[in-house]
Amino acid sequence: MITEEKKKPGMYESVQKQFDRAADIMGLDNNIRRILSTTNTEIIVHFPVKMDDGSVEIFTGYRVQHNNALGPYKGGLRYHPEVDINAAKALATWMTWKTSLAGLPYGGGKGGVQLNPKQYSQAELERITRRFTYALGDNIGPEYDIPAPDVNTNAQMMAWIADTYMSTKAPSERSKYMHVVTGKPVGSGGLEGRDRSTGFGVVVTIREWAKLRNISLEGKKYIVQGFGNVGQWASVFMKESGAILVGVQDATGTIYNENGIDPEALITYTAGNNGGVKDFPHAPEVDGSDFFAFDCDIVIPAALGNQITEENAPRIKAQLIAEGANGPTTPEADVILNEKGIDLIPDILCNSGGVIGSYYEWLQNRNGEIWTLEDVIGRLQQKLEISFASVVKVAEEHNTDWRTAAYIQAIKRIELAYKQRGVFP
Ligand SMILES: NC(=O)C1=CN([C@@H]2O[C@H](COP(=O)(O)OP(=O)(O)OC[C@H]3O[C@@H](n4cnc5c(N)ncnc54)[C@H](O)[C@@H]3O)[C@@H](O)[C@H]2O)C=CC1
Ligand SMILES: O=C(O)CCC(=O)C(=O)O
Repeated sequence: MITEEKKKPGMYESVQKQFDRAADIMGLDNNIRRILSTTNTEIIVHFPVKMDDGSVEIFTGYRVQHNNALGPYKGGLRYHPEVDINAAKALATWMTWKTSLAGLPYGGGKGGVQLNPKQYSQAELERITRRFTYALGDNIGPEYDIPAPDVNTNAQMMAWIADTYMSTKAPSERSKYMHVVTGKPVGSGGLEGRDRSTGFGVVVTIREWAKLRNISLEGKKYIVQGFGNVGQWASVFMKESGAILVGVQDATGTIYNENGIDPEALITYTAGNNGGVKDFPHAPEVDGSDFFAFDCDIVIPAALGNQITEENAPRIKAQLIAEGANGPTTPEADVILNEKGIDLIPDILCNSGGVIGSYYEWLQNRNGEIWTLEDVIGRLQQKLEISFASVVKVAEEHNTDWRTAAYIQAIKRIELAYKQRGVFP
């Protein structure tokens, strides 16, 4: 099991350092720099929920809206004991860069509730989600701030959010509010393919990397940290590319098999009673304290932030780190990885397939359309290939790493919007 985010350097520090580096290199206008170094709104709500045993528990929920220069705030909701205002600020800020880099008409927001979902029944989670939505009130909205799934939240919860939010509106108006949240089940306005869009996007960027480096993914060994929505779907698409999954770490344990672990068999296993990779019969459990140093070609962190640090980065043997998670690598580790010549596809590019899928769901609801899986996958792939190429180009132009290039590209779009509108006195 990996150590908790809270005990590590803050993710907000990391995202600000990454931003500062890009702002310095691109010579960002100082006023725009000040605006983008600050969040627009930070919402903390405390709300009571009745538990199954009749007692009442008070929960704390967060929604941070970082910037909306390009459009409504967009980003997920996380249910985790480590969710706090700083985590929400960092994750919201990453969303601003991610949506801008992807060329979407969105800004960045993120939030969640501080809780361990494993401690609650499904009925309690439903009441928590509905009460949280009610507490947020019109701080969210289909043209204002649009949540989506993140760690420990899923399509079912998004359906409860949509239902609760819509129920606060006049009956004749309700259907206009379906796009208040994305990542819903397909039967409730959700998009075919949103479930796999983040993991698929991770693999599209890995394929683009392989093309760029003239490498075949056939037989390449990779490890995944986090085997939830992102880790599972990334593994499914890596298998399609011929790559071999050799190690997986999640909240329950770490497994390794140099001859390969079948992603589909592992998904079936984790969906069962176990809920995690521990005791998977086809791969022995191993000591995961130096997980990232396992023998492999590609590392896909797809769990929490601040996992690749200055302590473990020197021992990484892989050629590529593809950041499925948000903020898995600290700025100090970035320096080490660059020195070692390890390629890194940054989170705001690598996992942007999720929010791009959400954008398609939002458009589908807003325009009264039904998109097919083929539409979604095809458009997603095309968009990600364009983003990847733009990051490589900017990196060459500025002679910098891909993370900084991705930031420069993202910030440029927002800078232009501010300059064109003339917000300065
Ligand atoms: N779901 C989405 O569409 C997107 C998710 N992301 C990011 O991807 C990452 C994973 O998100 P999801 O797959 O959606 O979450 P999830 O809740 O489906 O899965 C999370 C995985 O991380 C593991 N994990 C959680 N705490 C852990 C711990 N203390 N030690 C070891 N493993 C732990 C869990 O066991 C689980 O396998 C997060 O960083 C999230 O912000 C990024 C873009 C979009
Ligand atoms: O789908 C979305 O709107 C956002 C997903 C998300 O939270 C993320 O990209 O980190």
